[in-house]
Amino acid sequence: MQRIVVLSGGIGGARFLRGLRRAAPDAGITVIGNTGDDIHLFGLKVCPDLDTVMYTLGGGIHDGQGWGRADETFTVKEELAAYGVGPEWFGLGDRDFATHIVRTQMLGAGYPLSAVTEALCRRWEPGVTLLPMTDDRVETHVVVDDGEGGRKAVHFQEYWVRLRAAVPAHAVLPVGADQAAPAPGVLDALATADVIVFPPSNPVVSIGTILAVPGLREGIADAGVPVVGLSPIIGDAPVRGMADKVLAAVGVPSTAAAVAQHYGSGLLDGWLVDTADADAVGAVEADGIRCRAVPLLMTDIDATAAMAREALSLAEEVKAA
Ligand SMILES: O=c1nc2n(C[C@H](O)[C@H](O)[C@H](O)CO)c3cc(O)ccc3cc-2c(=O)[nH]1
Repeated sequence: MQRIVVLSGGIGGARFLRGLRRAAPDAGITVIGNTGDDIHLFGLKVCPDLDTVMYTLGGGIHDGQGWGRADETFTVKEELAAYGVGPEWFGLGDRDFATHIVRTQMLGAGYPLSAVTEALCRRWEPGVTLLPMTDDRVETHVVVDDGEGGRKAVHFQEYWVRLRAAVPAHAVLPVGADQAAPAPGVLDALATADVIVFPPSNPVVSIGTILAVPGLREGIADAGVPVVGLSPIIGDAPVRGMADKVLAAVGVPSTAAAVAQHYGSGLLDGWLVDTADADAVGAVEADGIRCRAVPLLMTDIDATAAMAREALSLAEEVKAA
């Protein structure tokens, strides 16, 4: 059985995984999920990226939105607002609340996040092994102007959802990452992988945060297997989301080639760019990363499965080289 490990953020990673599962139905897929977006609200622990993967692969996602539950209602949120209890800018629905209640209850009982995630996945049967990158608390903060001539750090969700990434991000800080340990199963999955895939997730706040957990980069390098990625940037703009805003914060231009160079040939063996960026292939290959231009728009599951097949065949090429 082919063992595929995918480092995933939320929407982009989850949608890619749906295609990968279709493209490689017999493979064992392990997902290392970003937990830097996690936030504590109303006494509950919310894990947006883990939940987005779980709901997307488990058939419970709000498809149009890409996050949260289908057929959602917002009674609890409205009741909280009636008490003047916020934040109102973060849309937690009633069905979604149940997930956070179960999670928080289990964490309170002493289970680590990895065990809680496994328990939640027993309901959703995502068809992959979903592991948080770490059981430790890591919280991505973004440094923005404070409006009084200074700067302040805000939680990633405040930057992303409340501020809509519309203000300049001066720095992105994965707070706590330097003290975090990989969750159980993460290093084993990397060590026994046949291929490691970076889906078109955010290179800074999703994959970058996962790579900030000590031991992860080494685990990937030591695996000695092809590491292939798919560009989240098409034609100099993010496919969706606001990846360009946080790329600017780390000084990386918003181009498919620059993202590959940001990961670097020490980490990445192969890179897929969209056909619109075919002229980037030469620059990426000049940096020692095998590169192909293929359609990268995840318009539907067939198109996404085709992308996943291209990634796996690029990995084969890397291995044969
Ligand atoms: O744009 C939004 N994204 C929301 N997201 C998505 C999330 O903010 C980000 O897209 C990810 O963290 C980035 O991967 C949610 C995800 C959840 O799992 C639960 C609740 C939310 C709520 C919002 C929201 O109100 N607005």
